[in-house]
Amino acid sequence: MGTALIYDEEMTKYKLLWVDPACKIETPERLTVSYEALVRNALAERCISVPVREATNSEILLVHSEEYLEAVKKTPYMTLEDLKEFTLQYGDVYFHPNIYHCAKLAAGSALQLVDCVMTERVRNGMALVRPPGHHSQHSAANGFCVFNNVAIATRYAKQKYGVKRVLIVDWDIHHGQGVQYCFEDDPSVLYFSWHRYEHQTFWPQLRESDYDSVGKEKGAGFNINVPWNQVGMESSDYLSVFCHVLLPVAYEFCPDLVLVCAGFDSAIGDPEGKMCATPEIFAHLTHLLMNLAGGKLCVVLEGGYNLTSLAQSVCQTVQTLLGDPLPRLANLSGPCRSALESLQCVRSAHRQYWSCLKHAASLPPADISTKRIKLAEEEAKTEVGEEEKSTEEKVWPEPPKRFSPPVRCASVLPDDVTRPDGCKRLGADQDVNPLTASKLKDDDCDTLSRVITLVEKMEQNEICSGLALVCDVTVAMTQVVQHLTPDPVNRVLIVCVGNGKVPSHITRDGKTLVVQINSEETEDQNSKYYIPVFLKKGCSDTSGFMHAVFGLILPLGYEYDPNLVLLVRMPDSGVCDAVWQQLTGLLQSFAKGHTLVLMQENEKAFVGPTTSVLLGDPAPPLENRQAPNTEDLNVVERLRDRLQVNWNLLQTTSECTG
Ligand SMILES: NCCCNCCCCCC(O)(O)C(F)(F)F
Ligand SMILES: [Zn+2]
Repeated sequence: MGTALIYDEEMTKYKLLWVDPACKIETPERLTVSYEALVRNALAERCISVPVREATNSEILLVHSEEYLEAVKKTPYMTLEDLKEFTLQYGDVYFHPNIYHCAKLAAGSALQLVDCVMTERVRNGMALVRPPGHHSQHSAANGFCVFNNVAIATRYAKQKYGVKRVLIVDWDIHHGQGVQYCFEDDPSVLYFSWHRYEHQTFWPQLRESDYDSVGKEKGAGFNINVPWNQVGMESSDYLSVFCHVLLPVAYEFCPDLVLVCAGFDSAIGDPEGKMCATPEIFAHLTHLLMNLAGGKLCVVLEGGYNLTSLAQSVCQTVQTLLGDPLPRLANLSGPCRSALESLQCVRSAHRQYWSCLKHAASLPPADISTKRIKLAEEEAKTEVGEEEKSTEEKVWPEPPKRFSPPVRCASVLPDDVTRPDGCKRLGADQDVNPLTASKLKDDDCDTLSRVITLVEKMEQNEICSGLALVCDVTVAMTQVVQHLTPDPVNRVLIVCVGNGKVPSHITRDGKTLVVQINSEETEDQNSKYYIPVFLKKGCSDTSGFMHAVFGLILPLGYEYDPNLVLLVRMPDSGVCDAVWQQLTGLLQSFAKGHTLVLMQENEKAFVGPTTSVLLGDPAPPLENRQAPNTEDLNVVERLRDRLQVNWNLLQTTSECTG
């Protein structure tokens, strides 16, 4: 199934007709540069073009009041003076004779996207729209927004398709208060937003945008606000929040549909956000959401005002929706202190609602609140100065080209195992280069030499990922590590699922990081590069396993930044199919998707499910909703406490930073 792209140049046909410094950044060019970049990068042609349509009255009334709709309906016939007058009743927004038409198209585009995802005409998709939506409210336009596109799409999906649980991820740098007001008492809609806040001194300066707005009544716990109290946040800060807040909760929530309020003013160079995360980050944020809801993902444009980073970020997002390998994120530095404070506050505020957070640290020391008040006073004083300070032009490298290797997935299988379609069999000897064959001394040497050849072709980017059935995974793992070209930049992340002895020499050179999830306590080889994760109930405990994936494996993987990932399924691991597929999918975040899966010969039943994920299909949703086993949560938390000295992305509290 493909990726939908919804865009129509009609939505460029409105603009600001008078002087208003607050609104001048919201221009038609935002849409044209985004679409033209998709065309220029040959991404638009790979998408399924879905036409826009106008949202109907009844669809708009799913969220907005009749009075408001009737008022907006009059704007096409207003004079310039009337439009200015009409605008005055709302904040930071402008009207235009054609904006009502465009607002109906923007909302209708989101509905078209929901339709083609829910009817499985496409797997996922993106709608390039303006005006944006996440600030508009029941009876008010606000912050460039007229109708709340994503809120309408959410209500529409529930009404028309009986969707039970919707996750809304708002990565725009402004708080989508309109969405929060819409669903704050609704436990069927989980709204997650991060936003520049600076202790309530940044627009829209709402008290209810802080981390302690967790939702109301039955909706308590289903509203997650992550306030950024400083500018300059980077990719590390964003990934920390995804790994330690959003993903664990999202997987526990188990949504049937995921909608993204995709604002790109959270990218580097944006005059509003003043953050420092490069456009590649959106490739990863998108990918990390793609294994939820069976891949049903609808991305709807919100903000984004630096035309260069906006266009690059839109391309990064669409290219990931299309299934292309992700770019590596270079030298992640770990979250800054302010981000850790926000992270700790959010986790503690939601500890009582989500079993994955029940071990979260308590609220940070009291001085945080007094500091907040002092800071807010200072900020208020410098507010004027802030505006005058010249915004130094940010520069960043163009995101690298993400081309797909000619072979997406290759396999080394015993002759009697059928090769899954789409997966190329690595031929017998003709493919093997004689040099490696001779070096191998092992009864399984034919298979092993083909595995080595497979790895060599991955290193040469001829093959993206691979899967091999071998007679002994430990031997195969050791051979692969030994045969990697001794290139100093070669770093291998090895994820071992299940019990079994991992040869200790394998981790000595520091060029190999091993994380082993098992159910037996191994002697505590406390080397930085061998991390045993002991789960009492072993790999069969879905919640504990996924807790280790989000809390340990993903942060470690991002910080380690390997150029190859070995996913090893130890004999009798007991890991269930769906969890195995989720892990396979998530590990493609690293090494540009160069994942080699090693399994024992007798596990041929897992060849199909594993290959489908390596080929880019979404992993099926995890049905589990039971709380994780307490001891296992403790284990992961204790392990994280111990390791975070060496691995910054494991941090979740601000105490530990010096
Ligand atoms: N210095 C100019 C102050 C502008 N203050 C209003 C900001 C509105 C942000 C709108 C948005 O980006 O959140 C949306 F996604 F809705 F478009
Ligand atoms: Zn925004």
